[in-house]
Amino acid sequence: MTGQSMEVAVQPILQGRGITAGYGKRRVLSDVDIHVAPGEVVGVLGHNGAGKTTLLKTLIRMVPLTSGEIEFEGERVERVSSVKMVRRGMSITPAEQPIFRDLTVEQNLELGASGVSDRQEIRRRMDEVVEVFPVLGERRSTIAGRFSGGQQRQLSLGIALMAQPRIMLLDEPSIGISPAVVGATFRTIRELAQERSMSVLVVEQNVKAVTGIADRVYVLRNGSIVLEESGAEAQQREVWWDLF
Ligand SMILES: Nc1ncnc2c1ncn2[C@@H]1O[C@H](COP(=O)(O)OP(=O)(O)OP(=O)(O)O)[C@@H](O)[C@H]1O
Repeated sequence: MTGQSMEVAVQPILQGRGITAGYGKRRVLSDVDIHVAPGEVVGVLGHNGAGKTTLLKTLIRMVPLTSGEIEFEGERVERVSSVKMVRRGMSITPAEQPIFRDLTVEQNLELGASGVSDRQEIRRRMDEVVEVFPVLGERRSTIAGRFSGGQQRQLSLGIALMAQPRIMLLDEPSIGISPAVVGATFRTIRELAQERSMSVLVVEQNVKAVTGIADRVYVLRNGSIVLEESGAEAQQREVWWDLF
């Protein structure tokens, strides 16, 4: 890593040390150190194929580790299943729309809280989500497949929020949505993190969108972290291509 590793001021909610991982014999991540503090928004930037999605999937235990350690809320989780990681408070929103296209908006949101049996609690969470994304309330009976790309993206974030995660892992939330909606979506992500002390780890190629909201960013190149800096420093950086 070329940049100085920034000091970990508070106990991170999520920390990976020396993460080396991949698919079978194909190594994708090499010795990755990464941490996210409670309430922090952290961006991971990098080109196609840099290993961003693999990093998120490794952190939520969908991709096996070859070596390294992962701690979630102070506990080692290398051997914990992804289902249990979700129950413990981690959510992942993949780049491909993780919605049920044949179900209504409301039914999709309910599935986000599938571990909750109390109907009143589900209703309360839905009211909160609808406050954040009004279109989901206005069109709650719409079949999700009829939503536009940007609306589907809002729905996928809404589904993730229904589980009330303590950390959201977001895979390229800007993909397929118009620049104006990208801005609004990223501002919403920032507000949610602040209001709920929720952490966010967002991987993106859209440098501007991420540096606009992130407390800290990493750059991932060929499966290795090559830079870590504050969001403020990243915003000042004019040239990125030489880092990628
Ligand atoms: N299931 C898989 N099996 C084998 N190799 C894979 C698999 N998924 C991804 N890879 C490889 O791992 C590397 C990193 O892929 P990954 O999807 O993590 O990159 P990325 O940075 O998220 O890219 P993008 O921005 O294009 O989504 C690529 O070379 C890819 O071909």
